Amino acid sequence: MEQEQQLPHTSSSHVLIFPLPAQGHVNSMLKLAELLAHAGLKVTFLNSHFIQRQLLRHTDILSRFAKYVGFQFKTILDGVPNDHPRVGDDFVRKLFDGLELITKPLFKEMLVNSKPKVDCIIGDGVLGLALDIADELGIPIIQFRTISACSLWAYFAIPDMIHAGELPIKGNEDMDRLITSVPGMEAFLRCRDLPSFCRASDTKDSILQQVAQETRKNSEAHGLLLNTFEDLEGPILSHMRTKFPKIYIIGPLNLHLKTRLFKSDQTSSGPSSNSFREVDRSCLSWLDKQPKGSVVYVSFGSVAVLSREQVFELWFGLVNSGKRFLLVLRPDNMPENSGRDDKGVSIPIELIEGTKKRGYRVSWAPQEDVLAHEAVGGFLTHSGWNSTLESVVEGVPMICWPYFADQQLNSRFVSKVWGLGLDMKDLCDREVVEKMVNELMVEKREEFVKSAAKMANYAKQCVTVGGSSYCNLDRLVEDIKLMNTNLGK
Ligand SMILES: O=c1ccn([C@@H]2O[C@H](COP(=O)(O)OP(=O)(O)O[C@H]3O[C@H](CO)[C@@H](O)[C@H](O)[C@H]3O)[C@@H](O)[C@H]2O)c(=O)[nH]1
Ligand SMILES: C[C@H]1CC[C@@H]2C(C(=O)O)=CO[C@@H](O)[C@@H]21
Repeated sequence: MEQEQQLPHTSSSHVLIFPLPAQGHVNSMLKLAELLAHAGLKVTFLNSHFIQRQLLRHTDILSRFAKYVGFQFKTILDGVPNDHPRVGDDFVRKLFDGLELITKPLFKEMLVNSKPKVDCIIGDGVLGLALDIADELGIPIIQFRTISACSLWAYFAIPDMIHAGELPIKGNEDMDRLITSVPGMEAFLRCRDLPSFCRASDTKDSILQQVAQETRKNSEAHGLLLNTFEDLEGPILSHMRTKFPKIYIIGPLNLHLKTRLFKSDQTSSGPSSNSFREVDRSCLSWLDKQPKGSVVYVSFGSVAVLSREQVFELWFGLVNSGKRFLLVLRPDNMPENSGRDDKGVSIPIELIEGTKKRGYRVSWAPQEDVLAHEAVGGFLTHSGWNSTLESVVEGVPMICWPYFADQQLNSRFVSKVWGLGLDMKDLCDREVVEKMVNELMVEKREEFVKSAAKMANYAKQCVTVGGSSYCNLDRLVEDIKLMNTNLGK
């Protein structure tokens, strides 16, 4: 049984954490919240009503955080209509509009009336509204970007790419053309690796403009927090430090949290899930029966929407590869599926039979436990940043099939820079999947496993006492303590 560390005295510094209301963002910001509460800060965590409802339904957040004195959840409207499925590209537009129109004034009112006063805001770096209101009220703000440093740096360079004429990407463009205006990536960044928003034919596209502007504004905050680590993204971070005055590199947060909370046993699965969906743990028993390193785990995160054709091509590729696989297909992964169960979908018989023979399918998996399971030998992922880091931490090589946003960058770095797997972007047919699964699991296995094990080891060192992320978190806590305006009240 692991021993929990003694909780330090609570400082009166009050920090309010406000994530973008989406799984990938709330997940890492809740981990940060627990680390700060564990360090003795008073934390208020602000969720949208929708997110809080899902977390209450599917996790133990209330009991988990009850042990931290001064910790509280608050909720706010996010302006997205109740009947919106909250997946896919359209969700992003609806969310940005709703937050600006509905949430922004409510957020200001909440801060003005807050007791105790908020000493510091940690806002999601893609949420410009938090920075605007913090500035208006004179509250220090640190921004947390939940994506990789490499993708953030490419977002930051969007105005430079436009200025240099490298954007927009034209209709008949060679997508393998090299992009030269992102410092540090000149030798390998192709058009197809840019954040998906850069594929807009008009550089005035509202999402492209919004992510570009919010990213530039990240450098105006008191500091920038990133869920990454020096050994993974050091060279890009050196470039970033020329533009961002104070960066706290504190990741990988999932491992950092385990290390700080469960000092004596870093392999324990540690803190519970932050899932908005019901987790199907039956796949762990199935994994228990599979040989070591034999299973490809397949998941596309919480937002990606695939066409039925894409799902079937991926699935056929897995079945045809002859390898064992664990496939996560959310009911809302395919738009045609919304609100229907399997009975309403006709799945080709070869897929049903092939899955019975060598596979297992769930709607939502306990992903961190799955990646830590010794039967898992590879991860076919959409390259969301949490998934990428979770795979890095467990030393599991990846096949990347990015869907949107930062994922296009992450997949390029996984394959070309870190040597941790293969990039399948823009290709989705069964032959490619079959070929890549075999490369990952057989032909290039040794090479990938070696690099992945090395990187996993670096990740461990960063979050142990004296490591770079460990020291940066301590520095962050001390800096927040100095922002205390409630002393003596
Ligand atoms: O069956 C599953 C599938 C996923 N997860 C978890 O869900 C999270 C998914 O996060 P991520 O991999 O980052 O993907 P998205 O949900 O797509 O996250 C959004 O947010 C990320 C952080 O900003 C971005 O990197 C992504 O591009 C963006 O789509 C991870 O922690 C997974 O462990 C599960 O627990 N079970
Ligand atoms: C809502 C999407 C637009 C950009 C966000 C993002 C980021 O740049 O921080 C990454 O992935 C998506 O969840 C966000």
